[in-house]
Amino acid sequence: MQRNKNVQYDADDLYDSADEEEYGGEVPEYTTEDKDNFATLTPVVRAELEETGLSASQTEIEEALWHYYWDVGKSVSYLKNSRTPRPQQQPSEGGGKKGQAKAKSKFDQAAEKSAEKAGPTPMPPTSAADWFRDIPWSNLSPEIQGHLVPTVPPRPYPKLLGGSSKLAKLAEERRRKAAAAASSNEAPSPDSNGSFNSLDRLNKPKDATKENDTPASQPEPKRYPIRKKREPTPPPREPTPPPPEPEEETPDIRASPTGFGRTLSTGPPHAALASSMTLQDMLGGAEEAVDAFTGPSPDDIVAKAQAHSKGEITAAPFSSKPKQNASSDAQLAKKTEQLQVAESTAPKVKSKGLDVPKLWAEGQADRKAQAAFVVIGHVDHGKSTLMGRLLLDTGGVSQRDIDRYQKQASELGKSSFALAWVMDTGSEERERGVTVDIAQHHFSTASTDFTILDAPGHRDFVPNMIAGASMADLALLVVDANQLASGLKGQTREHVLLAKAVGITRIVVAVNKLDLSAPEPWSQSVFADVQIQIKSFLSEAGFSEPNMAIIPCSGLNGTNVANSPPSSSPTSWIQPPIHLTLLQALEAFTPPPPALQTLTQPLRLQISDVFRGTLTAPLSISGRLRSGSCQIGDTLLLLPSNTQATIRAIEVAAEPREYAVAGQIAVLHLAVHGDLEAEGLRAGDVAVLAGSSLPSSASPSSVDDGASAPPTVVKSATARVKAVQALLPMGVEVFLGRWMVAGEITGLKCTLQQQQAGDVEETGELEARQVVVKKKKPRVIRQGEMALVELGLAEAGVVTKGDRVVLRNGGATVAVGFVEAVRA
Ligand SMILES: Nc1nc2c(ncn2[C@@H]2O[C@H](COP(=O)(O)OP(=O)(O)OP(=O)(O)O)[C@@H](O)[C@H]2O)c(=O)[nH]1
Repeated sequence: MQRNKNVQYDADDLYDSADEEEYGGEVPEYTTEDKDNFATLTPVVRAELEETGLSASQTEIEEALWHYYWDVGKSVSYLKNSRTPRPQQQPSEGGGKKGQAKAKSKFDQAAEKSAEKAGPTPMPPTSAADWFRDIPWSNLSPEIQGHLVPTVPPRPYPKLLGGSSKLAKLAEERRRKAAAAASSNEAPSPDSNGSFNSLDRLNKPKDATKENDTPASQPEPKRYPIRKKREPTPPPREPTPPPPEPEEETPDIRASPTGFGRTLSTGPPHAALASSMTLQDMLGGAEEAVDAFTGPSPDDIVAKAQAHSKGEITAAPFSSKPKQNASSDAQLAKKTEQLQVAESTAPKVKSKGLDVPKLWAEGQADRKAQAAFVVIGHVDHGKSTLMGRLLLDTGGVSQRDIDRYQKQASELGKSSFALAWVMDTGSEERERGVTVDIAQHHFSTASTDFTILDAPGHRDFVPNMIAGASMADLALLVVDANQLASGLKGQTREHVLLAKAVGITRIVVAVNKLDLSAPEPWSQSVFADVQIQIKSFLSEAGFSEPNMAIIPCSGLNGTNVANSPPSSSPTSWIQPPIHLTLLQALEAFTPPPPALQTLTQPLRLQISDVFRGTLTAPLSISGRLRSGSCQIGDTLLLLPSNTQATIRAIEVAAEPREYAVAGQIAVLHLAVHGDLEAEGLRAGDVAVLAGSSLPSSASPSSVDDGASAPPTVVKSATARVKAVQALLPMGVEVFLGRWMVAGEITGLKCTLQQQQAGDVEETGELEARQVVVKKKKPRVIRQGEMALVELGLAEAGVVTKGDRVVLRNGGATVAVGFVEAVRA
């Protein structure tokens, strides 16, 4: 099981007092409920620790519980890990490889001896607050002093993608309380030196830092929000093995600089002390310092430089950024040059030069089928419980784990959620407030390797559902047999519509909770009723009958999930071949392996998650390969940031691999060329092979995708859509797979109709090849009509002909369709 950490950013990225508390600043105010939880769970954690011969203080246990949202298992695991001494690194002879201690040179030894004689050297300050304490701010005139102000991130992102909505709610609640408490606090008082803490001043909005005499003009917001440094995350319960060591590192056999050398190159020891440093010293000159805060951010400059050098990104319809002048042109040229230099510093990871399509074809006979399915459905219809059961019955999770969840859930009076907790406990530590999770779980049967993409049921998280569905081969819709009507009014309807909109054609429906049906449990007539309604609903949504399977089951009891029920009453009517088990239906709907032709196309992977990994793999991305293949050592071009990165390691279904191919969801551990921060990459960005052309995505039949289009970073497109609600020129949120961007319907080109009622069962009405213009330049597109619309995007991104698109407004889906054409 795996849950990828995402470092997506939203408004919560900004410094705020809530973050301070969340990340270990001040001691939080505990509510009565918190206190109750402490009282109940602390002894449990202590007992579990004592079982393994370890002990921890009350505070440590409380901190762990708080950190892990009352998750006893994780807290115990963390406390255990923090008490297990790490193996000491043995000094190696001769030094050489990374990870081994470097041999001390004679210079080093001499330097150490002289240092011992000279006594303790003044140490540079260790905390950021110390570094900034004595900055002579007053040396700069107030007009040019910089202020970091919280900004709204340029890309609007959903608050939380995926993960457990219950945990998310708890985190959200804490943040709200903390924010309320902070707003009632007074401004910080001067410290003992009579001055405000410099970090406080940096973080404060300008009107709050009166003694700085706020400059009149606001600095332009930074492209990316300021991120707060966090305490290191405690180790996860089941640490994943680090990816293989990169081969590019050559051993560093140089001696470290001697004390004398250090003195020559950095000046006397006191030069490192904050008290003797000026702002210029720290930020590299007054001019730079001023620019760093008042001009566009470095990211802005680089992005503009890229756009400038390509000459392809036109002004955004919503852009309010000032135009470039001559002097900034020079700056841009310089930054572009720097980018090129960065590219030349590319890390060298050896590629084995595998012929991946050939290898894939050769191994086909021995390989299991693969399928990724997204679990959709209305909130509380039993998705998590059913998935927990499926994982348990297929060996994806052990009975021991279930017993543990059962015990913990019972302690909180929620024993019926024990199976649902399987889905939550697979998660690694999340970076609260800014981290976005999409949960992936893996299990295998004799014939198929499955990936579960866990989509949240709540309507607030529909964007995540779109993201999950856009990576799936098929959908598993879970409906509560006793609550079908409410589901069809709610997320069941919207999820099905969206699954179809992102290109899913096969759907398995689990008619769940039949053990609770009325008038009697396992009522065959209740199932038959639901079956009829669901069939007609799915047909309306565009699913063909051979591509839907409707299965009676109970996730809680495990009836007809992985195993057929006993032939005795009351489930005697559920027998194959009329009724498959849920697992049999999923196996039957597994897609065929990708065609060799898809593998030989250029690579295209839309990034679904960006996350920081381990020390050896600091930046990783995950996503589904839409076409092509990649292998360790390949150089990727990441768009629209236009950065290059080399693949150091690959994981598919949590297993290390040498390559990944179209259709697979892979995690790629990257070595980025140059200086890309994780902030420079976003979920929704696209990775292609550097130097290759970009293929059209798996596109509907009407789209002529014969030729591979070059990578296009664009801000406008024409889309063929079906109106879910009446459409006018209006603001919309545009979803292109995982990428969500603010946009606008800038024009209504025409309405369309099928030329003749043909067989569109496979493709769906929207994708019909033969369409004619019904009305040009309509004023409005009515609900249910098909139309061509012009879209403007607030930001440039990779959009390709054939990409599926969903338009939403005010939290509701207003149109679905695909891209017909793009314009730079
Ligand atoms: N009797 C019965 N109860 C069930 C069944 N499946 C789930 N439940 C109960 O329904 C409640 C909700 O189940 P979840 O699995 O959390 O539902 P969900 O759809 O994942 O909910 P969200 O993740 O919040 O969208 C829990 O109390 C479950 O124990 C079932 O087959 N029979």
